[in-house]
Amino acid sequence: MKHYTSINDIDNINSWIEEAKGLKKNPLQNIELGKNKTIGLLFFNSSLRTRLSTQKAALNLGMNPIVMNVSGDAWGIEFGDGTVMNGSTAEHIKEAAAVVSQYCDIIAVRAFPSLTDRELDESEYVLESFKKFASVPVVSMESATGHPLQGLTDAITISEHAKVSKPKVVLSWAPHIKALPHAVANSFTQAMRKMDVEFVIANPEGYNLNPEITGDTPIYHNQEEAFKDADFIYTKNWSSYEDYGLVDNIDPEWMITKDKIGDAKFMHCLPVRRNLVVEDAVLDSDSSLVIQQANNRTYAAQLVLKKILEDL
Ligand SMILES: NCCC[C@H](NC(=O)CCC(=O)O)C(=O)O
Ligand SMILES: NC(=O)OP(=O)(O)O
Repeated sequence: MKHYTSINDIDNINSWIEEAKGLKKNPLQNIELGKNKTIGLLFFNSSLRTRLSTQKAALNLGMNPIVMNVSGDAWGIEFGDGTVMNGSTAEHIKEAAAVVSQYCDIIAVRAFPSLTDRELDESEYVLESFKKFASVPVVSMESATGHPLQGLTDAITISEHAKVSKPKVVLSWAPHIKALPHAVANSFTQAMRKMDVEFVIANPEGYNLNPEITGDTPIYHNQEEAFKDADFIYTKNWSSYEDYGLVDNIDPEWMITKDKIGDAKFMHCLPVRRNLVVEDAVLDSDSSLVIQQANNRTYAAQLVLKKILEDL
């Protein structure tokens, strides 16, 4: 594999899940594979899990990780072609990506969307520019429209905890005070549509995700109806896609509660705001898989890096 920037880069999700489970059983089995190889992790946005689990994955493969907070610490990067750089940006992505490629064998990038300009966000100009101007493979650590390391993690976690052969999985919107990206929900949807699960989405009217991503997935505007017989309830807030970036609904009726989820397992990518998105009673109970999910971030990243290293 060259780049990993989308769930669509997974050729066979079931075999990837099995391989990741194998890595989890014996995390140091490929400790020689990444020897003397360097991965650069570039963060344009905050992170706890991605930053640590991707480094851990690299270390398990014998790689050397180097990490940089681009926003604030590095020079402002210009992405426009032909721009007269007399504003706040000090170096062009053409130089930046070429330079970093000399230090690193793989570059991983986190760059969130603006949520104000849909066309610009959907162009994925940060990730695409790295792909274009870097001479080494590029991994998404959450971009404007996707979080494929998270989506793969979630697929692994569901496979580990499923008690029936075709579990019912619900992706439910929940309230939040800020405008949040669609990336996690998009990649989760793409992953679930590749798996043998019954997958439905619950969100208020006006909050349907990009129809090109949801495809024929049933969308409920009634959460209770969607939750009937659910085995997994995956929760995430996202701002409106239709009225791009809008937050005009923080209806507490959509918060996830113990009463609502019944026997279903609760999942969330984290970080999660307690008692806004989900009540304490859920997170503090055995219904919650959020810590197990976060653990699987290491093995999802390790599998992706292993596949890239094998093709270097
Ligand atoms: N990487 C996982 C989620 C990142 C981001 N969440 C956030 O920005 C939450 C921020 C807050 O709660 O203030 C998102 O929704 O895509
Ligand atoms: N789930 C996730 O990507 O967490 P971080 O934003 O902390 O990396």
